[in-house]
Amino acid sequence: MRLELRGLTKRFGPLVANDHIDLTIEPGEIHCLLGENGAGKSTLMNMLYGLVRPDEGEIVIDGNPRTCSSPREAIEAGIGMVHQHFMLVPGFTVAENVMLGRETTRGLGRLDYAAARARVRDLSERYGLDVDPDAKVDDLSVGVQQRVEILKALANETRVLILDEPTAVLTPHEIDELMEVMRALRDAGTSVVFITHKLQEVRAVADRITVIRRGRVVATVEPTVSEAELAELMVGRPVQLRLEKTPATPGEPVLSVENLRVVDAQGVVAVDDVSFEVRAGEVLGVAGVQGNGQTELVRALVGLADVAGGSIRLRGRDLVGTSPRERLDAGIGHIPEDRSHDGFVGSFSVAENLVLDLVHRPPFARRGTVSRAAVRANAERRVEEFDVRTQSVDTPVAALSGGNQQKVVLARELSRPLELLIAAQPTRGLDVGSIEFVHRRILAERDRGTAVLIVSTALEEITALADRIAVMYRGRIVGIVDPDTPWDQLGLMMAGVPPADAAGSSAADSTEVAS
Ligand SMILES: Nc1ncnc2c1ncn2[C@@H]1O[C@H](COP(=O)(O)OP(=O)(O)OP(=O)(O)O)[C@@H](O)[C@H]1O
Repeated sequence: MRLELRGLTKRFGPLVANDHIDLTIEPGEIHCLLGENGAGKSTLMNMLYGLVRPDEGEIVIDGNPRTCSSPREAIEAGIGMVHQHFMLVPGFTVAENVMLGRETTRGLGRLDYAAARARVRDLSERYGLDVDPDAKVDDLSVGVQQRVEILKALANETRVLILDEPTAVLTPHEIDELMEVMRALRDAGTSVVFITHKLQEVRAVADRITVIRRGRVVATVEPTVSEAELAELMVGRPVQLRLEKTPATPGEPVLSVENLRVVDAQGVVAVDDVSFEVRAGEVLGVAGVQGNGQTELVRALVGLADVAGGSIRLRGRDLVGTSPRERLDAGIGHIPEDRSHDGFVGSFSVAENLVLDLVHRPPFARRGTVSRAAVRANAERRVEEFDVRTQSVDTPVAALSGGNQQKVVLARELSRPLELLIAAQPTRGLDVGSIEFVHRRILAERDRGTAVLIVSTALEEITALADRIAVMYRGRIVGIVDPDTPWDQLGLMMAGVPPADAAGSSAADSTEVAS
């Protein structure tokens, strides 16, 4: 199927989110869409998928104009989309989810369970998806759940599959597997539109790359262009992709965690006897595959989860039993993993979200009265400083692009004096220019003497920022190592191998390679 977008334009009030976009997706190609936060990628894909109506322009499928006014129509036209948030029904099997996902009568419409199983097996084998039709989706890892979403689309006879930042939630190994699936789809004639912020992925898998900046196509290029060139095309200025980091000068311990135990809502021990310290002026990075207790660790540290045992001390003061508000008052900043749940209130304006819990204290309130002027002045300053792309400081945060929502949270948390900064996946969904900026800010915070705890599943982020790296596996800390530890050793530790053994076996591996 050949898909042409001609002059597609979308305005939100005075903002032109897509400005006469021309783009052709050829049959059987992997076409990467690249652009900084708020460039207009999601808006463009939402128009293609029938979620947003274009103001101007047309969509042409195999020579015939066809603009879809609902996802159902898009699916009927052969267009499928996998969103960042999965839409699977928990408690159901893969085959049941695929049956439920049928959205046209052309696909699995009237088929029974046995036929759905057979179809899942067939598609799964054909594209190397390796999914068991009878598995319950709750038992599957994030990477496999994503493949179920792809299966749902394929069962609807998708000819153009849109993947919106699919790798943001995957481990390095799962990313490699997803790339193989994309190649298998392409080789079978399906086109893939792949949205990502990770330039090395783009170069590894794309047949062609289209870069969008501020709502316009700036270039369509081959994957032979360098990462630096792609970054510059995206943001319109050179970007320093690898930060130079000066050594830390750690001071007194700020955070001391001893024998911490956290039991999750299902009664499973999520954090198991964890002890570590973070000193003033250093960054401790917590690495690990998603789901090994990092989320619960952070929630316990900031007071959002109960502690089943052990202690959490901030400069000697025990925090166990104190509220999130008391911890905020004690100088703990928190950049949460799930920003839309814990980080901002979507219906509140940018200005309100830039103060939230801080609004009742100086400089925003005096003697119990909130100064709207102070809230506004703060917002104008932060939006400028963090380059938040928003129509105004009064815009609800829900109307911002994903990356710009994240910048609002970062701007709030990094703009007050902190003893301890706890940042979980701080740059997830951010473009290269913004990552460079946020990493600089975090290191500046460290150099100001703040103790920093970074939790990230992205090893490049951990090694860029951390002065020491703690690796978590199944709720425990496997070891705490130097940031120059080779990645293969860190990878082994992330699979539960203690540092001494990991060092031994990776040394043995490299000797083998050398000989
Ligand atoms: N419903 C809406 N109302 C108002 N403005 C919107 C709406 N949806 C998107 N926008 C604006 O349109 C612009 C493009 O947003 P879009 O989500 O398409 O960007 P993106 O390239 O996908 O960004 P990101 O990489 O951060 O996800 C942004 O400035 C955003 O604030």
